[in-house]
Amino acid sequence: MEHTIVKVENLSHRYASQWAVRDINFEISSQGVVGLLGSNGAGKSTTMNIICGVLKQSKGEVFINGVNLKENPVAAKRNIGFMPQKLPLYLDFTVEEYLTYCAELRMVEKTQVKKAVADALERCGVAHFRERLLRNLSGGYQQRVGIAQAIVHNPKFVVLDEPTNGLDPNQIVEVRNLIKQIALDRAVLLSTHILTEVQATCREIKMIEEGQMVFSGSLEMFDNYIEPNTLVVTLDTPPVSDALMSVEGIRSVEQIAPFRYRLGYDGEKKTPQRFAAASVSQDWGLMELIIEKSSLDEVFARLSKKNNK
Ligand SMILES: Nc1ncnc2c1ncn2[C@@H]1O[C@H](COP(=O)(O)OP(=O)(O)OP(=O)(O)O)[C@@H](O)[C@H]1O
Repeated sequence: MEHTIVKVENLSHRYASQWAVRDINFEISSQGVVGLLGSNGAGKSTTMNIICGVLKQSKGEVFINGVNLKENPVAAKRNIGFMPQKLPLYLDFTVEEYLTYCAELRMVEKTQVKKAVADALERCGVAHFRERLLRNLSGGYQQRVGIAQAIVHNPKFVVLDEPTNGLDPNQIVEVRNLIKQIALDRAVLLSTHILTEVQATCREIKMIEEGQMVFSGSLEMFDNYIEPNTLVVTLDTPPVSDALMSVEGIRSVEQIAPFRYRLGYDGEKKTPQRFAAASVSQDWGLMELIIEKSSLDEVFARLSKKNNK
């Protein structure tokens, strides 16, 4: 059963005199990928560094699996895995030596290290490269090892900072699949600038702007954040525009192709249904009716205060 694995309460952080994060509250549940979005300088890294225990917050509390990170950092960190943007790889180590070193750093019990390393190698699809030097792996495989070091101690919560940065399209698909797979039995917080990545991997989104949380909800809610209130219809035997306007709730008509129209409407749920009924009763030959959605980029721009200035 799902439960809360990360709880952030009234989190604020100040560098010298400037507040980078102001009064952020959120929870993350125990499974699935949560996307952390925000423009440059929004406060994502600051937030991630605090919830990974790398940076101590000025105010507020972070609980990992119920353990207060500030008060019990060692116990809380047993359940945190972190893959920073710049991978902390020692290039002269073999994959297996490196993961063994990471397991020891993460205080995996001595008798369990071998098994923990074998599991991480297997899960991240790098077992066949266990004896290869890290410097001789491709970018995609180095990224897999980066993910393996984040899960080697089997934490309940993993933070990945821009994990597909610099990869080629095939490697991107593979790493995204791996992320989805490791999120089947743990929570993953994924920071990215790439909105298609969010669409491909995340079920929930948190967006930070100017240090404050401006959105927290499902991918679907994010998708529907701006209702463009337009329909696109294809009519085989269209009437004159005035007739289309006569349907209650239709506010504008724009012809975009010979049989295709974009109709502005009042946003009422019933209006598209009313339009479909009118098309049938008046024999306009309705072939297609699409309620248009905003793109993720438009939603991002709307939520980003900077872009609205
Ligand atoms: N060590 C620091 N000292 C002073 N100010 C900092 C420091 N680190 C970050 N800041 C400032 O805090 C704010 C938030 O920065 P942060 O790095 O958390 O944003 P970000 O969303 O991760 O941005 P990016 O996507 O560019 O990495 C910015 O205004 C940044 O300039």
